[in-house]
Amino acid sequence: MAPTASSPTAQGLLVSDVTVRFGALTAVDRAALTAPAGAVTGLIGPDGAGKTTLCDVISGLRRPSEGTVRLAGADLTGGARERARRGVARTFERPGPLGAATVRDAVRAAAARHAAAREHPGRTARDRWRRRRAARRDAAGRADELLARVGIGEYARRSARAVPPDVARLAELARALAADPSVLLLDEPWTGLPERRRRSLEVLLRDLAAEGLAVLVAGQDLEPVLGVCDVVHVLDGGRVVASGPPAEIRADARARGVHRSAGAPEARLTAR
Ligand SMILES: Nc1ncnc2c1ncn2[C@@H]1O[C@H](COP(=O)(O)OP(=O)(O)OP(=O)(O)O)[C@@H](O)[C@H]1O
Repeated sequence: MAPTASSPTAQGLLVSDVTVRFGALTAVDRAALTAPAGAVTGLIGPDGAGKTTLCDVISGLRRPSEGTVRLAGADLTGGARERARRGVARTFERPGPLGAATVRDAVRAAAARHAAAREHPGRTARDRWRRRRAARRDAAGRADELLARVGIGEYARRSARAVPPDVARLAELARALAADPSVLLLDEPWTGLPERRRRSLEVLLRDLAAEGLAVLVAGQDLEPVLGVCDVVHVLDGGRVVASGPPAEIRADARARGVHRSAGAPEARLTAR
């Protein structure tokens, strides 16, 4: 059945026939998938399957050789900044430096940027100064709220350069959420997280979907992705070779083959 204008699929992300070539190598090969609003969608595949390249295309960091990306029925064009403005946020497989003195400052700066992009400028200089001051205060409160939400509130005052990698990863997620996105792309978000934080992240992703976000999670390991997603797409050699709910993907021979070729033990394909 075709999605109606207000259906979760129509409101979410639609990737159609995206191809990315690096010289002779086809890294992504006519990949097509949806990530509906209100759902957690998985993108799994072994090393080099094309997951990050596809995330780069969706977030505007890379132009595809062919294909389109649509959000809520409209073509997403332009670079990363334009797409961020349209509601696409992402985290990276290897988080970059937080680029601020403290963890709170890093998230606050992202929240302030978002508020400034949304705000209408004041008419007088005093008006503008007042608005900037209020925006700074709001952004600080928002930063604390988000740091608590991703589970690292106690690191707010710590130096952004001295936090452990798992905290830096979650701070990057808080920064992405500061933009109030409608689509959240997460590339290998579980890497380096201790068990307790992994479980909290799963709950958070489910909560974000329940609030209406389209969440797309890319990862090599089947289990965390299958455990949290409503629908999973399996990428191999740049192609989507299987799509379906976790139970189907566990049973799907192609997905099992991809998993085996990634060198992971088949025993991890256990019932949910
Ligand atoms: N800038 C680039 N130039 C040339 N080849 C690239 C470039 N980026 C990625 N590739 C190649 O494209 C293919 C897909 O890479 P990609 O990083 O998207 O895979 P992945 O599924 O994210 O893998 P991993 O899980 O290891 O990150 C790989 O063969 C990779 O070597």
